[in-house]
Amino acid sequence: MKSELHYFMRKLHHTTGPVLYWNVLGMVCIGLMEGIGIYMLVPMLSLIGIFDMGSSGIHLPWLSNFLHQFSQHNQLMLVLFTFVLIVSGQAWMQRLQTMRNVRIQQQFIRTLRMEAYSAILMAKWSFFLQKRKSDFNHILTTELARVSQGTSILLQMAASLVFTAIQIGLAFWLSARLTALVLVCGLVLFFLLRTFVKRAKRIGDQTTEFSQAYYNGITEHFNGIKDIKSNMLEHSHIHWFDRMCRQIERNVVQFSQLNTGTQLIHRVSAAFIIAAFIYLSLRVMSVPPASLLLIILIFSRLWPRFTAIQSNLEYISSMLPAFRIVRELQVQTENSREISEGNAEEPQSAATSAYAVEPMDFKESIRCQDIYYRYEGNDSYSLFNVCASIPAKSMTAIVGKSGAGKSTFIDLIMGLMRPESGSIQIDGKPLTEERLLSWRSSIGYVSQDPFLFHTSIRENLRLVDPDASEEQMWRALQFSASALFVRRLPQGMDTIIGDRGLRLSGGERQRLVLARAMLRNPSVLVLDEATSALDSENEQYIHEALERLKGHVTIIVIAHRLSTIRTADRVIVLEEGRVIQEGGYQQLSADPVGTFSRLLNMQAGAAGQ
Ligand SMILES: Nc1ncnc2c1ncn2[C@@H]1O[C@H](COP(=O)(O)OP(=O)(O)OP(=O)(O)O)[C@@H](O)[C@H]1O
Repeated sequence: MKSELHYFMRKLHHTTGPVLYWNVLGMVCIGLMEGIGIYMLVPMLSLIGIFDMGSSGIHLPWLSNFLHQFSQHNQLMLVLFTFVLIVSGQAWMQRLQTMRNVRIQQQFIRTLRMEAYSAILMAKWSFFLQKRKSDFNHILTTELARVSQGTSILLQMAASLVFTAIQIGLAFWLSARLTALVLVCGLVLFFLLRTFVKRAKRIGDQTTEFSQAYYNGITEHFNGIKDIKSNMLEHSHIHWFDRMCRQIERNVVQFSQLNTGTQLIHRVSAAFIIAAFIYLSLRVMSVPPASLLLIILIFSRLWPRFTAIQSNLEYISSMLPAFRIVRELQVQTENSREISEGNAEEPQSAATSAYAVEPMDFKESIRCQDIYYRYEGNDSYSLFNVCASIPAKSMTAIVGKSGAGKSTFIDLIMGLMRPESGSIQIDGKPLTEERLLSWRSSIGYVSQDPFLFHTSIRENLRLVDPDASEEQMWRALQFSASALFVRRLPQGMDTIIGDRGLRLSGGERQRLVLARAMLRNPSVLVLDEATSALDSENEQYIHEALERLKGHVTIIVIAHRLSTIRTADRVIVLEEGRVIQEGGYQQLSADPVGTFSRLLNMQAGAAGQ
């Protein structure tokens, strides 16, 4: 745990540089001025004869001589003016200090956010397969905010420690014996209350656990809202939500109880200690009233500092789990980086350089040799001794029953995952890490459930090419057979689509994503055909679009409906992770005992029913 705190403090130092030291220096100055301003008022008043502090007063002959040049009235004015000047200066510096703290904190949180977000995006695909997306939301929002708050409290505590050290020093100067006594009392109380700091950490663990469950829960519920509504599951979810909110509420109240509890103990102890001091001073040791005043002064300045340090320790302790979870994510993403080059401290720089990569010039073929692939945690192979070849500028269809390994095969070809053994060769050269991004930037991918952002069609298209002209965009829309329906939309290409915008049909979404993919001018187009039956008109549109591309672009289609691949140059049939047939459409369909003919017959039968 402490190592995480140490890590984030080092990171803070790395992020802010020398400003951090200026900050500490500022704290020292403020602490000094605060000490001088308040502590010196009574002794200064005694110096000009307003009080008689006896042996406890200030003994600075040069200051006395200087002040005594003036009349009694002017002496008072001078002392008070100096006091106002020092306190105002201190208040002004305090403000500068607070502003510097805010800047440091914000700069730090921005760095952490950028690093976490880009490290997540730069992680390889297999990393995402093992993670829940809502965990990322949770870490990037709640946990990072807690880390930022924790660091800010750490800085405050550093300030508090500096103030306290200065005040202890000043108090020692005024009276070493009394200060030592106050310090001993503070240390004893701190020792007695140390279990509260540990309890704060346990409450913090629960805070992380509950907020994670809350995020995961609500994300899942809203993703599955249609199932919830249609199966009338609202009440059970409302019940879950209520239970979750109560747990979160109890957790916050528990921490508050703990924190206010230790503060209460501190305050009550302060009352007891000061009462005991006064009693002992007056009745047992007969201390003069001026010294008594000094005791109260020292105590009233030092004790609240001890209370604040105890409170800060509890807060930091409760935030340690957030430090841990953010650090864990950093380590995981560092270990799962897709490309190992680049500066480890700045994943965003790697992201920028990756973006600038040139697409690969693909001319001949993609060859897969003896590929084995197994998902993490699975004992059985999803792809087993796969050998296949995909010629350039042709149309290849991947077919097979559900779970046969089609998507796994495509993900390996796109370089999203690496085979456990075997190799993928592009134009005769292995697909190595160095060629990976260049290869992927030459691919256009249209998924089964195409994703469009909640923004205008124009913005969605420009995502892949920010400089695309109107003409280029309309050409891509025309090509994907979307131009007609886009023209009919209320605001044409400016119509907002996606989550809260206009809902498009599955087929329209897929055609728009096809247009977006084509704007990149890909050498390879990968289309994961939607499993849900699109209307035959849409199927025809997509089919025509692909026909137009044939001979210019390498097309790989995961085909669920075999009627769409009649014109495919090559068909690869997968079954239980193995390639069991490979050849031209006509050739495979002519083989009466082959799996492909069986699949064809099954679909023809289903269509006829
Ligand atoms: N993320 C994963 N983790 C573990 N196993 C997986 C994962 N994804 C797929 N599998 C397994 O790998 C095998 C092949 O799955 P894959 O998704 O490639 O099949 P598919 O032919 O594309 O199926 P479908 O047509 O239904 O999409 C299946 O047995 C599946 O259970």
